[in-house]
Amino acid sequence: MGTLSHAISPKLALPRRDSQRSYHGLPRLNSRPLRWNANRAAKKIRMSAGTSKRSPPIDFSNPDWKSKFQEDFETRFNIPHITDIFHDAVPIPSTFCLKMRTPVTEDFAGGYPSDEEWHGYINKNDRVLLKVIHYSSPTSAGAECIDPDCSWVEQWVHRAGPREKIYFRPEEVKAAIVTCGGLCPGLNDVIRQIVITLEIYGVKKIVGIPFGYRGFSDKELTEMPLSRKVVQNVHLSGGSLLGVSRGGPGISEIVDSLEERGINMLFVLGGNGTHAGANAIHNECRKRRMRVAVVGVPKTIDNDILLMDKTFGFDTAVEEAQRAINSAYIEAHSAYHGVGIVKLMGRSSGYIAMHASLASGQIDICLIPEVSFNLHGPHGVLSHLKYLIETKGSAVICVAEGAGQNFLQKTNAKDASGNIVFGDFGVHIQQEIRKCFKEIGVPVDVKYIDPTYMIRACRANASDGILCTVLGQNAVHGAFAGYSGITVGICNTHYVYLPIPEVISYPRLVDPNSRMWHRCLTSTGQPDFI
Ligand SMILES: Nc1ncnc2c1ncn2[C@@H]1O[C@H](COP(=O)(O)OP(=O)(O)OP(=O)(O)O)[C@@H](O)[C@H]1O
Ligand SMILES: O=P(O)(O)OC[C@H]1O[C@](O)(CO)[C@@H](O)[C@@H]1O
Ligand SMILES: [Mg+2]
Repeated sequence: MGTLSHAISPKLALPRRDSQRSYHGLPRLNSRPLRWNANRAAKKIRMSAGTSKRSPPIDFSNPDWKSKFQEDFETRFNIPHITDIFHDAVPIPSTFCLKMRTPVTEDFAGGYPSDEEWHGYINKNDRVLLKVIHYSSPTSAGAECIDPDCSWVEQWVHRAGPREKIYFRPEEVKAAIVTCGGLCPGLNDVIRQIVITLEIYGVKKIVGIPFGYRGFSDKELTEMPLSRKVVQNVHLSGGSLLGVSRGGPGISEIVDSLEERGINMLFVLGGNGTHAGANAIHNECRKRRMRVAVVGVPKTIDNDILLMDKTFGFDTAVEEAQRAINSAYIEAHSAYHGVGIVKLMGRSSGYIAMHASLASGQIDICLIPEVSFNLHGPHGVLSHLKYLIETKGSAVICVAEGAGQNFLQKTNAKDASGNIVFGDFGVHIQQEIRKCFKEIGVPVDVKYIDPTYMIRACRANASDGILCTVLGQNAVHGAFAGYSGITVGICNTHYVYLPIPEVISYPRLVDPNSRMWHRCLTSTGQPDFI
């Protein structure tokens, strides 16, 4: 039996990060002005709404290209439904209604409760607009264009929420929740909402799978029965009630386990890797003609899932990072020629570092994996640092975990899930600063703060708490509506269902041409380090 990492389909393989790449087909900040070319256009099509092998190249000379693009888009963003396999599946009226605000304690012997007055359902044809800016030129900051004229092409995705008809009878449901990957603030909030919502539908058999996908194969680990009573206060602390892990069994072993346990609703909380696993589980269940709904809830402080405004836990991580940045600032500011360095998580995406720098207003230099830089030389980071020490007397640097890896020796070390383990660039830059200032005979007092796990082991803040609540509830609504192989998200402040492959075809990265990165540069005042 292969490991999960071996089970990845080529389509879902996450590409190597390449900080030189422009993720919208536009030049990097420091490159020459853009000139349109067909290759860029083709790349842009892929990048504007998630890469997919299913997207054929577009022939812009065809007057119908727009409608063809939209047709293709609709196919790609179609959300798999139980009736795709079980054509004769018959829905029943939803048991989620206003009369069901408390957990069901009795069987449905007398029939399903209904509420004629309840009109809070989402029509299955409701859609949310994925892109809301009409860029008039490909040179506009952050532009995501499809054709050379940046034509307006509407891209609609499925609106999330409770449906009037459901495809699972609550008394026949055994639901399981599993949390995989690293920790993230809000995991417990999502678990709690899933359990509470399942109970409102009338589900009685709800279990937690301990320690990620490993819990499906490790015979020492037993399912954790879940109920409103068990989860009532779990959101008050960080971590995961169920535990997390990386690595684990192969997909067929997991699906065997689902069959043995009689699980027909699986809620999977995790990042890119976990979602690749969830999609493979969904496909295997279909292959075996199992009536199972597999629904993901994207979890990552790195905010590296495509197409979403943000993922839960990100806000909290950024907020928690403020404490580290402020400490670094105080230390640097109070020392003679003080330099504070803060390293923040973000394996391939610099979102935490960028947002934490923006929020704090105390960062002079922000280094992220998506934007390459020199350390040495007249335009390098060290030269600017020297200028800051001369003019301000102190400086604070924020580095993302994945930044500057090209300066470090490659170890080829991988974690249990196959993710590359990075070297510590924070330590490296600290040493380089000391060395450089010693050479030029300028005293410098460097303090390095690495709050790593502190920013993700904490409890969710209020805004993440709300996001978790909505996502958890929508995950349950999606499963009952008969969808599988989907994940939940927030797009332009509205809640949506997306097919898993579209959100994980590559990790979402900070666009160096985006307004947000430009705002960060404006705020720090840092130059281009090239
Ligand atoms: N391509 C894949 N196909 C199937 N399963 C995978 C794949 N990649 C990772 N997994 C499994 O998903 C689980 C979590 O993966 P991983 O450790 O990469 O975390 P993640 O979900 O990406 O979250 P994080 O943001 O914390 O990294 C692991 O059990 C791993 O074996
Ligand atoms: O030490 P662990 O648990 O593998 O987690 C570290 C990783 O988790 C992440 O925060 C993703 O969740 C990455 O930024 C980081 O590299
Ligand atoms: Mg991952």
